[in-house]
Amino acid sequence: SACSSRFVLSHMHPMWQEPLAIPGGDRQSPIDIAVRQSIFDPCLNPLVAKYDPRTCQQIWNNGYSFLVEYDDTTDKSTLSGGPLEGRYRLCQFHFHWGENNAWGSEHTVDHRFYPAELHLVHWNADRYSLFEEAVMEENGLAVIGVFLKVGKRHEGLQKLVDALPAVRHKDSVVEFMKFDPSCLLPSNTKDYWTYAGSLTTPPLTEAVTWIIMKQPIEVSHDQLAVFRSLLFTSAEEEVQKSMVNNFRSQQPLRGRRVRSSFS
Ligand SMILES: COc1ccc(C[C@H]2SC(=O)NC2=O)c(OC)c1
Ligand SMILES: [Zn+2]
Repeated sequence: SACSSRFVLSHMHPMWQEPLAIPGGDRQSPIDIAVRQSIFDPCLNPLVAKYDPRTCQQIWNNGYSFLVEYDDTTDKSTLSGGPLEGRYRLCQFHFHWGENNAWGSEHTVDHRFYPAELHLVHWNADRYSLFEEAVMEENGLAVIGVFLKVGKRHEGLQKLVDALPAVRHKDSVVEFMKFDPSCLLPSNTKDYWTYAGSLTTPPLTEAVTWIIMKQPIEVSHDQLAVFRSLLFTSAEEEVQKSMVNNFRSQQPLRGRRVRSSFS
């Protein structure tokens, strides 16, 4: 789908050396969520995620993470409600993780890392006709962040984990069908934090309404270990690099308020 074909990233991962010029730069992501500084907003609505598993298309290792891509040419898989105006189409989801269980998430809660973080990426199809447009516009994107913690095995995730060896190297793609990403949402989707931020990789555009779920999902140690078996490098490269620590450093809040949907 278009949403990831433009996911053009520098071929190495020097993106961890932050690019110098950042667009605007006063609403960058990720951030630390200081729980006691967040503001309860009773006007925040419940999230409405309606995903059709038949829109699932493929898994792709883009040299930065692995993306599960969805057909976003119709309104079959959408997110609305919460802090959002209108309907946002699901285009892909991906993860960020560490080399061990001590860190790996992009956002932190009271400075505490989780071992990994899921991002479900949606774009505002009411206002834009292409993902590429939405990426450049304020309120163009909505990303749901779900923290992963180590615990019991996640049965829904296992189907995805089993497919990862087929996309071990950068630029590998494998067909992946009928995956319902709702199974990766926590049982409680009523409690979330939301704030105005950005993409966490280049082009770092300040187009994202972030919706971070309070309740993490549990995955097993072994399932996370398979994430770490992926490679940043393509099959041709002589030096193989493990795909780990693919998270951006924390960014200044610059006076932004984080709202909570719960008191
Ligand atoms: C050119 O368009 C892009 C480029 C990069 C990403 C991925 C970033 S943004 C996020 O939340 N996590 C990430 O790794 C993207 O996703 C919407 C869209
Ligand atoms: Zn992400």
